[in-house]
Amino acid sequence: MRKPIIAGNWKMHKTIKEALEFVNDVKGKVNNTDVEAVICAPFTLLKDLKEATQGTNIKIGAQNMHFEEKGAFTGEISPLMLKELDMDYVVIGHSERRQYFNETNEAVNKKVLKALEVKIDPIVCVGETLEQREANQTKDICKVQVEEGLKNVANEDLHKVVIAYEPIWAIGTGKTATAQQANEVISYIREVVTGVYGKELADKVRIQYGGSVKPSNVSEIMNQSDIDGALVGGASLKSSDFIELVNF
Ligand SMILES: O=C(CO)COP(=O)(O)O
Repeated sequence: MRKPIIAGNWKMHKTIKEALEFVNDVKGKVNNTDVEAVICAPFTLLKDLKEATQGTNIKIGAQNMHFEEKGAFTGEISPLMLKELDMDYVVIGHSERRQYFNETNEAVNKKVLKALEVKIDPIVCVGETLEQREANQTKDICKVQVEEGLKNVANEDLHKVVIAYEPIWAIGTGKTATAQQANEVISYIREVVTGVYGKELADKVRIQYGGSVKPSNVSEIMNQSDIDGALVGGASLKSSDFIELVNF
């Protein structure tokens, strides 16, 4: 049985003060132990968030990292720095990183392998643009992103990988893929993973949907047969919405 995972992706939002107020608001209210609740936050918040959420069900993740452990990479963050902060998760290959920071499938793959090596679970994002969907390329794009992103992940590590299917046209636009559209692509993604790893291992991988998820549509999405969670941007910033999302 795969444990559902609802993760907030705060993107470039919140000061330390705002983050601590958020934790204060949600503490004791995020108590659905059947669901894994995660907040993926900017680097500046991670230490405080980790401390403030001690003793709660909330896990903390980063939104990116470099694949090298150290070096002359001005402005980057090393996997070991995240490990030192005891990060549970790291988002890798978000479409905004692919789009604005030229992250390739190859770089995504290096980061995924490094995250697993330092024992931080990667949330690997895949998804098509509107043009690609309209050209009927959704499945091909997701297949390449999944196969290349997860290349050389060891059989015994596969269950630690979370895949987030985020159609780019549904991110921050208010346009959600219908629950059925999301389910169809997610079930295809599992077929792709099955093609590489076999059914038994592929059945352990959790696959989330992301793109305009909010309290009003989260249950429909989570009730789909193949969807194991949600990666939520905008709606995860508001404490009352985050509580509703996790207690869907
Ligand atoms: O990109 C997303 C999560 O990673 C989705 O963002 P929104 O929920 O704001 O559409």
